[in-house]
Amino acid sequence: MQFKYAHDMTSSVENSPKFAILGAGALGSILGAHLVRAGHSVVMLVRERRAQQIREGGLRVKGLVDFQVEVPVLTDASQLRKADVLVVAMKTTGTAAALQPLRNARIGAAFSVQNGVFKDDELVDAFGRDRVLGSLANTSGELLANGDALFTRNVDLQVGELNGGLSPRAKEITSTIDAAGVRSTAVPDIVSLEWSKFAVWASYMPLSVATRSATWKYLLDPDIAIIVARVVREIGAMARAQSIALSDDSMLPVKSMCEETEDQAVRRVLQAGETFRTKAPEHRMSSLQDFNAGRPLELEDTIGRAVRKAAELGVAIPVAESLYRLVRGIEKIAEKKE
Ligand SMILES: NC(=O)C1=CN([C@@H]2O[C@H](COP(=O)(O)OP(=O)(O)OC[C@H]3O[C@@H](n4cnc5c(N)ncnc54)[C@H](OP(=O)(O)O)[C@@H]3O)[C@@H](O)[C@H]2O)C=CC1
Ligand SMILES: CC(C)(CO)C(=O)C(=O)O
Repeated sequence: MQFKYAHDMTSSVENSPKFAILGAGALGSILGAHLVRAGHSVVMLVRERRAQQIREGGLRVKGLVDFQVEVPVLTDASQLRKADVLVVAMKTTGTAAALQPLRNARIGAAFSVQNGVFKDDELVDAFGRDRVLGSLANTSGELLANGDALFTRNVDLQVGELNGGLSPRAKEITSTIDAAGVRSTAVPDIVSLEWSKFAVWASYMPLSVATRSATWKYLLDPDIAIIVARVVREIGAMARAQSIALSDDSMLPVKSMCEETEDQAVRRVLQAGETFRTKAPEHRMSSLQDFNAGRPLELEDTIGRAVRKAAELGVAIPVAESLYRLVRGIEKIAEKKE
């Protein structure tokens, strides 16, 4: 379906949307489409290939929902004059460079749904700490080759203040997103939740690539479950070294796993594996989707940075570091084959 008019923007109204979304991959498309459907002004900041797809077919979301909307795109981000909210939803690779042309735009508030804990620093560097919120997406999707965004899990997109506490702006942003159909909540402890999710990501991500399997399969394997438990506890130690509290309200009960014995922590991983097997048997980490599609992995900006940070903090993370090196090697070998 070809929409009636071209979407590249010149008018000042269209350059000043309520939501500007950087990256129209799985999560960016899911969010953008829902917000447009709910009547909000949205602009997708994209590169040319995706711009072409969106100009021709709009944003199409399938899976948990099935609808299509038209949305303006901007391929030159420096044309954005202002936006109430900037959502960063591109992969972590190249984010600092992608934020560069947005530095002069008037951004009310910015947050990133990217994985990892170092993404907030990049936003703070670009826009100043006051305008940055923390966030994490316990939301899953996959951008298919035909441009459709497959929406597979709608659990919670959390947003909160980096300094803690529940602010009116976090409540307003999340209630807008939630009312549009993507479950979202304002949380008072986003930094704790980001580190807790990162403790999980630092194990699930490399293991998804090493095993190339659906998430439940490696979580339910008793040997691999021990690796997951050890990584979670190592990243937990990093958080503790920075006086960051951990939370059980994550994809694994990270706080408890760091406090109890290793055997108990392993049992938690096996339980999570069982839940994935029954509730989401097809679930594959976004990292595995990337690897299978030959896209770069978000390894350096997430686990690579953690390895360097751990050295700075004097915290030993040998299992996480070994997985990081394994996946770095796997990625290099895969690149050489092509
Ligand atoms: N997918 C998921 O289920 C989840 C993902 N996340 C995290 O969310 C983030 C986004 O992931 P996901 O939605 O899967 O990503 P996708 O791989 O589906 O899409 C990323 C998009 O970003 C675009 N992009 C890359 N660089 C730029 C740039 N400079 N300017 C504009 N667009 C750019 C890519 O465009 P192009 O087509 O031009 O390459 C691509 O369309 C990641 O950090 C991921 O770890 C978190 C939770 C769940
Ligand atoms: C939350 C989860 C596990 C969703 O798939 C994710 O972060 C990812 O796949 O990268």
